[in-house]
Amino acid sequence: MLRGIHVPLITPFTSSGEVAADAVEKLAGHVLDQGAAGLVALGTTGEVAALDPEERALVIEVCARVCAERQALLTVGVTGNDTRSTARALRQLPEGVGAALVTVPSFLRPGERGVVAHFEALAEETPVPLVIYHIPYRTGQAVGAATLRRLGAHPMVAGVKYAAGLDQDAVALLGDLPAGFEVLGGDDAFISPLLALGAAGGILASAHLETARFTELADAWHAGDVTRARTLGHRLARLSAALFAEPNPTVLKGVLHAQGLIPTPDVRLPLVPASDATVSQARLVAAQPGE
Ligand SMILES: O=C(O)C1=N[C@H](C(=O)O)C[C@H](O)C1
Repeated sequence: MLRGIHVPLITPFTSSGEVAADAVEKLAGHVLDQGAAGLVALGTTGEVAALDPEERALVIEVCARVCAERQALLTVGVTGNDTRSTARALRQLPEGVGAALVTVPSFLRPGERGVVAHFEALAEETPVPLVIYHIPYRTGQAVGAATLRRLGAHPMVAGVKYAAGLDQDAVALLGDLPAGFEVLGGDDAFISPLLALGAAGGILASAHLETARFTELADAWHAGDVTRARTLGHRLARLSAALFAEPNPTVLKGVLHAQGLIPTPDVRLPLVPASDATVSQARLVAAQPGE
């Protein structure tokens, strides 16, 4: 279910500041047609915290339609700091959603026992499979391989989006995965080594650009074509570094706007647009990938 590259869609805005639904539709269709296995709506990259409930519903509706047309998986980001409200949000997910990306509670730092209790409770209530979003540099909560393995044994926990770089826990986890539990890389610059270790794919903001190449990277590692995979991996890591030179998704939006794919590069506060110099540099790297 989770294999391949999933694109966490940005939320484009019109010049009057509304969600540009037609641009969401165009971009969603574009990345799926380039080979993405699925979309993630309402991720960090989609500026979920800055969208009101009606806007979130609109984004899901558009993405669900585009995914249904192409039989692709739609995963929706569900964030929440307490278990009750997160469970409620999961129960309210609309038709067409195939999985939920649920962040480890942030800021609160409930400890690993709390993280286990949180996800075990959600797994009992969720109508769709869960993907744990482990991103300690944003949540402040460590989650080790043993804990992820324990959670992964639950039939409603399909995988983890692993955004903790390439550390000892990633190596330990990928060396001994529970059946039916997959790792998706979520730290763009580390996708190639994670795939080499056995990750099923990735959820990568960078894959808005060069979608087909990111897909080729995953396919190459899965097929054991090490020479091709290594070369592509280094080249795409340079692209990711350029796109993450300022807070995500500001640079990405600048590049997509310059390419005519979205009406404005606008982001909502407290994000501020990326500098012209950073966007120009990312455009340069995107245009001259090298080998
Ligand atoms: O929204 C996401 O999903 C992603 N968010 C990460 C972040 O902004 O930290 C980056 C990753 O590519 C996908």
